Amino acid sequence: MTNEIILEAAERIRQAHTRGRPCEPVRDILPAMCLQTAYAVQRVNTQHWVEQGRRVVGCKAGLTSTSVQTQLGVNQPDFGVLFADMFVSDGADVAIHEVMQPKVEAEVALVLERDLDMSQPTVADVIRATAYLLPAIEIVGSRIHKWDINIVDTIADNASSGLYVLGSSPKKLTEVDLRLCGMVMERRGEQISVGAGQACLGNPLNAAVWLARTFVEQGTPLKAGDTILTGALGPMVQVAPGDRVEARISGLGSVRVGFAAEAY
Ligand SMILES: C[C@H](O)CC(=O)C(=O)O
Repeated sequence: MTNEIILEAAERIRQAHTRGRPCEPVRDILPAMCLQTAYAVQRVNTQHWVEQGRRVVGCKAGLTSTSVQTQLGVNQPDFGVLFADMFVSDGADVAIHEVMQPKVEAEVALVLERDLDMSQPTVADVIRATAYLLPAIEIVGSRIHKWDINIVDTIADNASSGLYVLGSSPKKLTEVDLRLCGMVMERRGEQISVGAGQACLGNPLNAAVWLARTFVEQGTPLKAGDTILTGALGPMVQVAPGDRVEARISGLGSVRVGFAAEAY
């Protein structure tokens, strides 16, 4: 029975994605507040997309800051996977319809040069494995109608992932204090989100350690070359056609993206 429900929830989300039309929440058919089942739904769809030829290139943490947790009425972090086709170049325009109900958030991205396959990776392991850092804008979206989500819905929906933009000027961990770095995000030149590294579980490195441990525990350790999005440093903000968004993170530089009405 549970397996059938998992498959049904996975199919509902997949169809919403494929048809470009949001669906009803899946929490109605899944066991209440059962994160394990929600991740099982996520895994079914990850496997489906991999079989369809999509390539997993890393992972994202979500809900790591209290500002986003408050916006969505949840109280714990979650994670999803990143596919190569979700990557957007710095400064590019994306068609607004590529992500359902899009919102932007500014984050720190880590790119690994070593596998994190030891048991219980520590912050020392994460630091040693990190090749460089980049500023990032994550364009989150929900395949659930009107973002009517709880933690089960967003986990099942691959942590409400959409696309992600990476800055193009890598920095070393030794050059930046990730706890103290400030973040400002602007839309059409107007400030829309402000935050700091500390807002992300005390330090984006803590989010990376949590992800590294979680992926080891589930038997799919993070690998050299993987990109890790560590989670928003400030509130997420809705975007509309014509918007241009720039996020600046002190020590890391800037990253930009535009939203066009038409498909590119
Ligand atoms: C709903 C999203 O998972 C939020 C997110 O990506 C973040 O908080 O970061």
